[in-house]
Order: sequence, then structure tokens, then C-alpha cells
Amino acid sequence: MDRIVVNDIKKTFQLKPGQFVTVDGEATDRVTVLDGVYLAIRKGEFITLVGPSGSGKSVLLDIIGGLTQATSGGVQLDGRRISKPDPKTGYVFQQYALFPWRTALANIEYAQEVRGVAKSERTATARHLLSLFGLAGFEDRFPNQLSGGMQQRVAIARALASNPEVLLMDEPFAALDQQTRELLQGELLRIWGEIKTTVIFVTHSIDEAIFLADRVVVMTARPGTVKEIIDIDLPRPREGDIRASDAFNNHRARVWDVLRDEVNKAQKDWTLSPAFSH
Ligand SMILES: Nc1ncnc2c1ncn2[C@@H]1O[C@H](COP(=O)(O)OP(=O)(O)OP(=O)(O)O)[C@@H](O)[C@H]1O
Repeated sequence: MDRIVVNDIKKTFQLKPGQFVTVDGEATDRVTVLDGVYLAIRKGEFITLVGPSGSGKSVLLDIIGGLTQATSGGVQLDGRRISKPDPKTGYVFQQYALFPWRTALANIEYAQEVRGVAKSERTATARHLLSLFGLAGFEDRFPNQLSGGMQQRVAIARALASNPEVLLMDEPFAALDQQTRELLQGELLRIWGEIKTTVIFVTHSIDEAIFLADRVVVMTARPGTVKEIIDIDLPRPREGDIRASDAFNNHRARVWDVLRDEVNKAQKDWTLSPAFSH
């Protein structure tokens, strides 16, 4: 059953007065970022989204999350049209975005707190999530007393605390070192294996995209559309050493094959059209 249906999404930004970009050699104050995106995502699926810089991955995620309105087309979540942030949807950004004045525990409790869930219940949920992420004992630490990896674990735990049916993740591990990143990929898969929420995860890393996904969605260069969707039939549960397997290598070659032309196009685009020239 489809949980999310993206139907012919277009998104054009009107730039501020005095700003323009050059598209196909023409100066314009309107920039089309997404141009006809179709996508159907099944309940419980793990989707990763890759594409060249500027292909509109974050904008698409924002539209699916109800944070940005599409210029035309629509998104349905369980058959309902999305026009504003939905309480069933959780969001994790690249930057940890924790409340610095709240402890790890209180950060995770926040989502349930605003919904009026009783203190004892929300504390129990937050403690459970902290222990799932190996952070038992860190309840009372403030974000600046935690490493980057720990902060991002807390941010994911916070998003999961409201029991989201959809989790949108925008390059959540991009700021982390490689070892922490791979560790968190493994943890995320383990937890997703338990809760089976639907995940859409944006990344620049082909390896990350393959390791996590049921399907990798490859976007074209701007204006972004779906270029190809690649099934990742690697067995689950997946351990880190799967990255060295022949099957993984084949997927890596396949994704890069689809992506390469688009990255080249995007680079040409940017050389010709520096964004926001004055
Ligand atoms: N509010 C806005 N006003 C004007 N242009 C915008 C706005 N938000 C995004 N854009 C433009 O939309 C394009 C796509 O941005 P987006 O961040 O979605 O790309 P992306 O694929 O996520 O890129 P990256 O991989 O570099 O993060 C970019 O050219 C960006 O400058």
C-alpha cells in the first residue's frame, strides 16, 4: 500500500527584487527547481534520494513534509493531501537542531510535551529511545556536552518520540566523521527494523544511499525530476561488511552510472549560472 504519493510536483521560486540567475544563457528572476516529480512510496519503505547539488532534493523533502508549498501538483499521505506539517511526520536535519537549553532527555520529551502527554509517559518514552541509541546515562547532558554523533542520535530520537509514520531525513549524517557516520547508519537500520516507519533520506553519499535503502531514487540536474529508481535487493539485516560485497559494488556502479551525467550537467549549469548574481 502506498503511504506517500507525489504527483507531478513543480516548484518555481520567485527571486527577490534585484536577484537573478542565468538559465540556458538567459537572465531570469524565476527559477524552476522541480519540474514534474512523481513518486509512490510504500508503507514502511526506506527510500534514499540522491542527485546533484541543486537538484531540489531538500525542496522536495520540504514539500513532502508540508513545510513548503508546491507551485503545482500535490502530495498525499495516506490518501490525504498535505498542505501543512503533519503530526504523523518527523523531520531530522543535517544540523542537529536541538534546544541547547534542554537536556538530552528533555529534548526528546519535547514532541510529547507539546501534545500534553503525561510527564511519566513521555519520560519513559524518552528513556527508552535514549537506551535504543546507546545513550543511557546521558539523560542529563546538555547538547554542548555531547559529541556530534551523540547530538544527532538525540535529534533522531526526538523525531521518533512522536511515533511518526513518516520520517524525513535531510543529510542527517553529513556533518559527522566517516566512522561515526557508518555507526549511525547501522543504528538507524536496526531501529527502523524494529519500528518500520516509512523513511525518506536525502544523501550525497552513494554508499550511504545503497546501504540504507530499499530503493534509491536518482534525481536529474535542475530542474529536478526522478531520473531512475533503483531497487536495492541486498538482504537485511545489513552489516557494515556488506559494503565490500560484489552485490554492493554492482549497485554502486549502477547508481553512479545513472548519476554521472546529471552531476556533469549540474556542474555545467553552475559554471554558466552563478546563483543569485547581483
Ligand atoms: N527560498 C528559495 N528561494 C530561491 N531559490 C531557492 C530557495 N530554496 C531553494 N532554492 C534553490 O533551489 C535549488 C534546489 O535547492 P535544494 O536545496 O533543494 O537542492 P539540493 O538538491 O538539496 O542541493 P544540495 O544537494 O546541494 O543540498 C537551489 O538552486 C536553491 O538555490
